[in-house]
Amino acid sequence: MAGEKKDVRIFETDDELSDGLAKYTVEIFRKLTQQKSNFTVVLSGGYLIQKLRKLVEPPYVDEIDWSKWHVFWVDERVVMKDDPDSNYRLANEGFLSKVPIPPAQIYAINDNLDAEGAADDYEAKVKELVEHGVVDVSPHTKFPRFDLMLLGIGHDGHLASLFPNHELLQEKEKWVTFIKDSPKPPPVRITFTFPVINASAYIFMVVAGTAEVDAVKKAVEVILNYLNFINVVNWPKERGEELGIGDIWKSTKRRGTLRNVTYITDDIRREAQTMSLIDHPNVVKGYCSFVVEHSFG
Ligand SMILES: O=C1O[C@H](COP(=O)(O)O)[C@@H](O)[C@H](O)[C@H]1O
Repeated sequence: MAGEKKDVRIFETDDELSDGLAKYTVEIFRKLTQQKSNFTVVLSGGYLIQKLRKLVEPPYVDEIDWSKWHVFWVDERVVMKDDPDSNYRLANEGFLSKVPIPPAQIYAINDNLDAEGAADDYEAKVKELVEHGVVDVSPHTKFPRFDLMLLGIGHDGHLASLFPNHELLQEKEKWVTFIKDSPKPPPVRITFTFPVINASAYIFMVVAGTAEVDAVKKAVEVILNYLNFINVVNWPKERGEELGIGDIWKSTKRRGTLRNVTYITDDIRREAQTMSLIDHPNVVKGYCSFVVEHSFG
């Protein structure tokens, strides 16, 4: 799938974003389960879960065979599963409890372990699932290749629990690691590493919310590195200008391609440090970004 088109989809409203996310999830599910019986999905925490609300409603909920889903977390806070900070709890309340995924196919972290133990335990669990053929492996990198990652992004541009300038960004060997000094509370977490994220078959990066303006800029920088084509739906020029990407609007309107466009400012480029680590030969085979237009203000 390397070299496939990377898309940006921009939605005017939160409902349209949620609808689009549901639609594309169904599309990827259908496509991948034509050849295999398992569908491995990785969730982030945060606002992403709320954006999945349309997927658990008709018509989308009935278009998926949920018995094929195997669910993982891209990162988790080292807290008990019923803690308000738990990403498992968030996903369970907002998404998983509403669909018939077999409980044995929902892989939460072991909340009886400390950070290092929980990271090792989660990596061992994924390795076991690779051995049993539940999770695929990237033939190029030998890292696990999950079918679909559904990810949000933090205000500072962090993905999973991989924070800008943190040493964990350099991790090249481990599948799962831990952090005890997360700049965003709670401080103790486990997280998939970038090589694992990059090995995924598809990643939907959902970007939404007023406080995510900086993160949107960072995402745009990455998208510009990868996109062959940008699909702009009713993108108001003023909003592009607010974000400092007005020329993208003009150029995409005019030519429908980013190939010859020069627009991005150096400061946005510098801000993109975390996201640009996705720049890797094995990267992100499918890339969608969803932006709620009215939230930019
Ligand atoms: O701490 C986390 O933050 C990011 C972004 O979430 P949000 O709270 O800013 O909406 C999330 O993707 C990650 O899974 C989570 O642990």
